Amino acid sequence: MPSTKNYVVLLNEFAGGGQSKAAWPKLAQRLNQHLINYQLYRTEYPGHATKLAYKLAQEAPADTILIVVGGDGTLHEALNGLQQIPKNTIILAYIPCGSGNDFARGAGISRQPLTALEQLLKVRQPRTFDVGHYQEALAHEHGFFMNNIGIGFDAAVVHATNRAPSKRYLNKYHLGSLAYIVSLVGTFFRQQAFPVKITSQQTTTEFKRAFLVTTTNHPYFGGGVPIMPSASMHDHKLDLVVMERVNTLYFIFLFIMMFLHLHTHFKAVHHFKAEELRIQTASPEFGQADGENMGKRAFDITFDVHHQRFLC
Ligand SMILES: Nc1ncnc2c1ncn2[C@@H]1O[C@H](COP(=O)(O)OP(=O)(O)OP(=O)(O)O)[C@@H](O)[C@H]1O
Repeated sequence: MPSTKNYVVLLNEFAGGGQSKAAWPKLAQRLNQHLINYQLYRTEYPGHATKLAYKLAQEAPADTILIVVGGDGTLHEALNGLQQIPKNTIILAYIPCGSGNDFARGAGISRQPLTALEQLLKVRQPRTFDVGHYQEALAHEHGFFMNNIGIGFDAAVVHATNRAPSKRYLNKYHLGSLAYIVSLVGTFFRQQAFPVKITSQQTTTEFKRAFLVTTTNHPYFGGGVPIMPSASMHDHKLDLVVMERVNTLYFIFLFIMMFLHLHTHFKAVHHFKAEELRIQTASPEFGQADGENMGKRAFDITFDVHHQRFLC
């Protein structure tokens, strides 16, 4: 029996250095085997997924399932389109084909596209997921994120990685996460300590030597690094991690501790969890939202939690 649900596929063929493009024929075949009719949209330029998702949120029938095939960046764009319509009736779904695939890790979605599709087709009911919302007062902008917003080191790594020719090369061999590691080493020595003010639950804390300031919706960033293992997309709260600038050996030690989920026990790592958070920096620092570069600038950014229905 053909499915009576309304499906739309949003495909970014450029995600994962072409992994999406390679995976799509098999995904399409599987959808056909399941007698699923769908409308297919291919993204034609950066930012196109936001426009397409916004149009769908305005015009598509209620409970339309929007399957995003791409990486975290494509999902980020689609989410930002949907969330422009508060209480949109679209159900978002995701087949990871990117290089980092952090949302898939956080949400327990297989990183094998065909397996992810099979998982998806077994889900009967959508679930409501937390999504982060930010408002940046200095540049007067706002947006949404599924994964995290980073200021400082992680964002500088994203900036360096997106510019690195090695990303495309490594993606070709499904080694996208390695591209982050290559950039990480160089960026570590370039990124200076910077002062930051964090306001959480009416209390402001100042750090003079911040290095990494990441607000996250789930445990992972940077292609599988467990920045906050206890973060959850269902607790209606965001987690904020501030790591202070430390020497190289101590940083390597903390990085290893991160993989053992023990880094928050150390003095240089600070954790905040709240429904609302504010970060203020004075010096220009790199920012990243779900792996998308926000540029280098000072930030006065306030976070709260919104929601999106997901088939996951
Ligand atoms: N037709 C297109 N041409 C060029 N770039 C595009 C096109 N469509 C989308 N994009 C851009 O491709 C970029 C990369 O996509 P995406 O982030 O999904 O994959 P990725 O970077 O490989 O994966 P991840 O974010 O999981 O590491 C996005 O910033 C998006 O704006």
